[in-house]
Amino acid sequence: MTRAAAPTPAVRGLYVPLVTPFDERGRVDIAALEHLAATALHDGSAGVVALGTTAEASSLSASERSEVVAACSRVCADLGAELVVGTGTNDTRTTIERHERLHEMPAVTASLAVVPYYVRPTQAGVVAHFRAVAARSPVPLIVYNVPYRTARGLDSEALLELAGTDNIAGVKQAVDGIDVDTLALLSGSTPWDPATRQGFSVLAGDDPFIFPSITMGATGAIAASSGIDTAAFVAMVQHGLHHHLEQGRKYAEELLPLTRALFAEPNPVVLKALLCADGRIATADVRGPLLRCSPEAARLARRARTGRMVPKPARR
Ligand SMILES: O=C(O)C1=N[C@H](C(=O)O)C[C@H](O)C1
Repeated sequence: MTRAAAPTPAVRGLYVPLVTPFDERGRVDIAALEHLAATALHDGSAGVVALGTTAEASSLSASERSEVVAACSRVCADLGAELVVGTGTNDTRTTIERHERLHEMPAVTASLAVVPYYVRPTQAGVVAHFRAVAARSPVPLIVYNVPYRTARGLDSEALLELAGTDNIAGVKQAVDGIDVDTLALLSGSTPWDPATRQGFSVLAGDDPFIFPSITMGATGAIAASSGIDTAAFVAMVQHGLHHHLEQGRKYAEELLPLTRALFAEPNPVVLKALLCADGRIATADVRGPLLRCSPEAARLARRARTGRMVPKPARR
């Protein structure tokens, strides 16, 4: 498969990474997944992410992964929305194979490809990895830079090199804050230009830093917390993109306790507990080595959520 000739799309707005719901027998609950995807899109997100870390992708079998992507493809095709699929793993050959298979799923608009973990390659090795994948992928890549999960990160120089690579649309920047590399990246990355249909999008990948990242030039976010109260996260992102600082800041401040509570235990265990309490998924079950959410973390998350003062935005 040679790379697509299609122009790189703008990656802009809020993308909701979906959990993978399990039923009482531990099987993937496809109906619940479709419902989660549809709700996230009706609530104003630009798209959804299947098979992210939030989806426990590393604990799904190959056939479960395909079922999940197929279900999300159906919903996104129906609603004309973007679908980003987590495809990354820690070896280049398998990552290329996974990307090539996306060809069978026309609703997929981009991949989310993590920096190879465990192997500890050099920065040059990581750049070469993404270039090799981008050259063979039928869809543009969003690089997932998350050093606290992968033990290897990309500095701004390496990311700007990737920004100039064909078929790389952006980066999900999750460096546990806004560091100087992120600021250098934001100031050096090419803004989206509708005339040339080119650009490189920096997406906030750390939930507490969505709004400050957008005010510094990020074009959106991929944030697990937005699986709860999606419309409020959409409002925050849209206010940021339209430079409505005061309104956006209100959402940012009021969503922060919820976001923090959702990450009190490894994602997505608290998120699943809230979704289950809302009746949106049948069980809060997660697969090992994750453990179900503790009652205390679930209680604190419910409390953080009800403390919100900003009115809920109307659903579109
Ligand atoms: O699945 C994702 O995409 C995300 N995963 C991160 C994580 O689990 O570390 C968090 C982020 O909000 C989105």
